[in-house]
Amino acid sequence: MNLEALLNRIPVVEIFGNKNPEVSEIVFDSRKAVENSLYVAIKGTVSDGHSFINAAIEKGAKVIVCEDFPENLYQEITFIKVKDSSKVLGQLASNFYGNPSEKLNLIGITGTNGKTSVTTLLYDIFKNLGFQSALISTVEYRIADEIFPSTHTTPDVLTLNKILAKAVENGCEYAFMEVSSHGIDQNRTEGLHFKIAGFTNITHDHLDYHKTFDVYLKTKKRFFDELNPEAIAITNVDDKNGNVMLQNTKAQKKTYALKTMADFHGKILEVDFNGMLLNFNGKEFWSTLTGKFNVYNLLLAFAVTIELGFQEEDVLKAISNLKRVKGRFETLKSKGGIFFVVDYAHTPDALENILDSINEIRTKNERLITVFGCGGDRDHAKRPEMGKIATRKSTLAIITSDNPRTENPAEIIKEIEAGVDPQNYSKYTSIPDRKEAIKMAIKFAEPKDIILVAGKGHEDYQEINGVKHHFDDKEVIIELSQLMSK
Ligand SMILES: CC(=O)N[C@H]1[C@@H](OP(=O)(O)OP(=O)(O)OC[C@H]2O[C@@H](n3ccc(=O)[nH]c3=O)[C@H](O)[C@@H]2O)O[C@H](CO)[C@@H](O)[C@@H]1O[C@H](C)C(=O)N[C@@H](C)C(=O)N[C@H](CCC(=O)O)C(=O)O
Ligand SMILES: Nc1ncnc2c1ncn2[C@@H]1O[C@H](COP(=O)(O)OP(=O)(O)OP(=O)(O)O)[C@@H](O)[C@H]1O
Ligand SMILES: N[C@H](CCC[C@H](N)C(=O)O)C(=O)O
Ligand SMILES: [Mg+2]
Repeated sequence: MNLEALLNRIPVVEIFGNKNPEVSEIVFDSRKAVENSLYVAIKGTVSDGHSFINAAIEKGAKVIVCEDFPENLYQEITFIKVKDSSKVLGQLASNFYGNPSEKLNLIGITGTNGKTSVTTLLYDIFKNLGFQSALISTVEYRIADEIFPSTHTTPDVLTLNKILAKAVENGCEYAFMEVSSHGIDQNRTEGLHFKIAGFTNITHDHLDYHKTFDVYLKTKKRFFDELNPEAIAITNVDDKNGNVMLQNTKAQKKTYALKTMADFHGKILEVDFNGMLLNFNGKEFWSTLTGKFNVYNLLLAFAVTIELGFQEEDVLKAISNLKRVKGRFETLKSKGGIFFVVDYAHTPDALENILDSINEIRTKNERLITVFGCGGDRDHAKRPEMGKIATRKSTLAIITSDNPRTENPAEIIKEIEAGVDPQNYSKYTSIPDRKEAIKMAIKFAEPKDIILVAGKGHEDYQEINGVKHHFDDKEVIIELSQLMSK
């Protein structure tokens, strides 16, 4: 593609050199530069891409987009000065891939919890309705029926445009993507044309990155602030910050709720481990998903689908055929009658929600044993909170490891234990080895007891010191309960 076409609608401060060379590829990592590529220098969280300009040129880059010109400008290279190179990358990516986000219906879901669930439910609903779509999520990326491994919840803007372009090429009319706060902060969604943006909820998470809750909140809100007037923004008004999200949006506003008046209203009529009888906008239906938080997820998915022009009856029929999302309130029952719940709850709010959901369902003589840990090299503040919640809301909590990464598992466990209320000291034990912890839970359990194994959900690894060892909660549960004949 030639540079002039690539720079369409992009605010340029100054250009030095040939104004219209051919560009073979766009890169923002000098190590990926190829002959005749365009390298965008971005100031990152660890290093400054401007210090890799020469490295990119050595690998063949012929165009450099940067915020400050380097000291040496070479005649054969085009240097383009812009105000914000990270934002410009998004616009360049859209132009390079032919603006794919404008050629399909792009739906972005943001919030602390529920993004993977809602986007996956939407993908499945549209499959049931007979449409091909794309899915960009923490668990995996899908283009129609093809599945690709996920590297980020919200990948970089070049990858995003590449996926969307392939989706358009393969006949997808819809794309459902998670929009993480890291993604918003790092402009990974810049230049994308969202048709609908949905908000799930906001609670304590990622403060290791954003530092304060206020900054985290404003980052999420920025996603809605930047929507076009033709877009639709759908928020959860049961969340105390649900309305804040839409305060400054130019998009059309819609709401959903269980507790208050809203455009999309949901009610739980019956709930057990097998599913729920629900009422959305006056219409009753059965869902095989369970747990109150999943009612919010289903309601947002319902609202998005209705706003995309489908009929309530058709959508509810598609919803009642949905399977559970991988690692989100998945249930297993052992031969001996122990009930297992595998869930990705890895934040205080998520843990509280899953425990509340189980406690609403279980009877007094069914005990609840919770096995959980907290990830290393991540937010420390959530550790004591999760210790407090797990011990308050379970019969017994077994504190263990969940991706210690470069930290000492015993130190992480100590930080979790620090949050336990003194009156609950007898309600927990700590076993750093996750398999041993699950074994202990099974040993302790009697028929009809419930064991919640939280934090890893779909993950199939335990990350220790940069090495990912295979570990799958569901596999371990099946293996141990058979071995122990329980
Ligand atoms: C903290 C963080 O989010 N970092 C992301 C960020 O990298 P960075 O800013 O640290 O990059 P950097 O190392 O400072 O380098 C700055 C620039 O120099 C370039 N560079 C660097 C070295 C070199 O030799 N040449 C070169 O050109 C880099 O490509 C970059 O453009 O930009 C990179 C490119 O987009 C991301 O891959 C990277 O994600 C890292 C790997 C990561 O772990 N991110 C996680 C925390 C994340 O994004 N998570 C969210 C939310 C998860 C959830 O809760 O669901 C997600 O969306 O996945
Ligand atoms: N709507 C919701 N409200 C509160 N908690 C939820 C909700 N949906 C899911 N959860 C809880 O949060 C966990 C993670 O859900 P999910 O993966 O859908 O969220 P996410 O926003 O994609 O998370 P991540 O940021 O890690 O990608 C679930 O396993 C469940 O325990
Ligand atoms: N996207 C989140 C997932 C956390 C999952 C949990 N199992 C952990 O490793 O802490 C993160 O990378 O912080
Ligand atoms: Mg996710």
